[in-house]
Amino acid sequence: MNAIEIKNLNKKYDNFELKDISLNVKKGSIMGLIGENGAGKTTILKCILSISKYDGEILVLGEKININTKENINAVLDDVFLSEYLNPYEIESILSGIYKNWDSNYYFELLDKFKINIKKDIKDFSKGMKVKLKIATALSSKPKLLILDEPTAGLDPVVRDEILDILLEFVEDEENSVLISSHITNDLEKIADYITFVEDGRLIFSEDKYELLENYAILRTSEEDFKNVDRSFVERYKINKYNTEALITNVEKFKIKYPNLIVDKLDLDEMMVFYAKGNKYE
Ligand SMILES: Nc1ncnc2c1ncn2[C@@H]1O[C@H](COP(=O)(O)OP(=O)(O)OP(=O)(O)O)[C@@H](O)[C@H]1O
Repeated sequence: MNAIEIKNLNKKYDNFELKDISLNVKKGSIMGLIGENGAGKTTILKCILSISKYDGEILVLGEKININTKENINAVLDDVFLSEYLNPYEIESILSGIYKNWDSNYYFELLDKFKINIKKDIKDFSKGMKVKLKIATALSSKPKLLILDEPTAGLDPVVRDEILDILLEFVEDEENSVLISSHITNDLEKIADYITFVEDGRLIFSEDKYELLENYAILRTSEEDFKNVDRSFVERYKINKYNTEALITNVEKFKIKYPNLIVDKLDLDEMMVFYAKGNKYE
């Protein structure tokens, strides 16, 4: 079963368009959403949450988002808390009245784990503490689907690691799912099962992370050798002064066809740069 199913999602702003995005997030998995600034990640998340209007079909936990499904979804977006003048203790008394499945014990357990002072006003929190509090409140509502928009941005590696561990724990029972957008591809390489890459409102790929990292590689060779490479292997290429670099797909087949050309593994960051800066055969 899929936690999220998106079919032909289209959304138009004055200067930006999401174009025909289709993808699924499998139940029990973590999907990482990557793309350059302004690629449309937040817009996709807002459509899923029905905060933004859209054309197309989005099913969340098997149905169109409604008052009942909302109980099972929570999101950590880049917005402000209820009030900066409340402390976590006061927040708990408000949220416990709002969420049907609210788990107070779990909330205080998480705050303890995150070393958050429950009597301190949020206005005096550091950025990392605010994110941790938001994640703690989201998890304590006991959602089945958690959507996070760049939760680890601007946080130090130790705090980031704590948050990643909590997310892994959240999906451990294979009932819960996470969709997380991030620029820190390193974080996603650690925890995501699948990666979706968007560029300028278009879906480039939505694939199993391990297959993805196995299936793509960088070819560095001379312009002369590159000219003889079958274009169907080449996703993007860059002709530099001294060599040519190409992002190659179907790596295993490529290696068989061109045993004398050397390809290197690449990470998600390098892949994103290639898509953003490389040339494409039309
Ligand atoms: N309410 C809006 N009205 C008009 N344009 C908008 C609105 N919200 C977003 N946009 C535009 O849509 C485009 C995509 O924005 P979005 O926030 O989805 O990108 P993103 O991939 O999340 O970027 P970032 O990584 O910088 O957060 C941008 O060009 C942005 O200016």
